[in-house]
Amino acid sequence: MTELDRIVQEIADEMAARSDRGTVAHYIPELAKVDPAGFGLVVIDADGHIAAAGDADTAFSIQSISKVFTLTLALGKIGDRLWQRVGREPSGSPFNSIVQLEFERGIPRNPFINAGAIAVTDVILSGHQPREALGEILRFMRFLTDDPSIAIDEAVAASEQRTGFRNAALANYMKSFGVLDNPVDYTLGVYFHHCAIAMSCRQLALAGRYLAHCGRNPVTGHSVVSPGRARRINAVMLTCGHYDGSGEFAYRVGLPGKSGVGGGVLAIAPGKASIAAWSPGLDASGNSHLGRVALEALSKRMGWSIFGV
Ligand SMILES: NC(=O)CC[C@H](N)C(=O)O
Repeated sequence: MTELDRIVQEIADEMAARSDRGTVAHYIPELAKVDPAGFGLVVIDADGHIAAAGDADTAFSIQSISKVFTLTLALGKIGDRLWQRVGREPSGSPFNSIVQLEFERGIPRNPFINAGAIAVTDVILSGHQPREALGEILRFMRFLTDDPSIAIDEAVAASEQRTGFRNAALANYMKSFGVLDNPVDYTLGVYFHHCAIAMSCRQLALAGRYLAHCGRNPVTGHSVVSPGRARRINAVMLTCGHYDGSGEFAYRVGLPGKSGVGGGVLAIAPGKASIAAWSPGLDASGNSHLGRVALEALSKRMGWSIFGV
């Protein structure tokens, strides 16, 4: 057992004993059914060693964590032209906020708030049918993890498709400014489905390795993106990955991170590790409460904050 294995297990044991678990997302009916008692933590270091504890292999809805991977794909497709459609500044607003869109002429602040992620999805969709775009996203997740079993939870996708009125409002509003090229229903359909991809902490940590290692999978040596692109995606994760809780996450954890309302968090310790934590209970900003607490403990004990020890 390595020092890292011991620390990861210790943190999982500490989290299991806590009663402050936050509240599971209720606005997507299917997510409201998830048991708040789950907790998982997986860390994969530069040598490919996997330290896992708790419910490391339980699949959960990755939700907005998918936005890291759709951002990567959209940048691969149209490069820096993407930044004409979506900004890269923190919003200081909730993930589903609509107010900034009117002031900023339909251009979302960043690719991680819902409006921005819908605009990014629209880029991936262009030139394809919705099911082809989804196929491309799923293939990318399977390639990153070397795991062909990764799939979409259709019940979660359908649940959001039935109730996602606010996302429909955001998409229609952007469409009115000419920011979306495709029919709103198509773009939203692809968005809801990529948010509904189900993955475990182990699979997510595997998928995040390229961001921790200059754009490459350190085990196979396969290049996913250039080192500069990996660095810039990490920068956007640090400043925008937790919405209006991004400052707090940077202050406490000090790592680029992306949360999802399924309770997952992907965090990157550049050059050191890809990390996934999961606990379904959320805080007021819609970020996993114990996920953040666990990552704060991990980053502190390992001395991994990018801001110093
Ligand atoms: N923060 C999130 O994970 C939000 C994603 C969710 N699919 C939504 O659009 O509301």
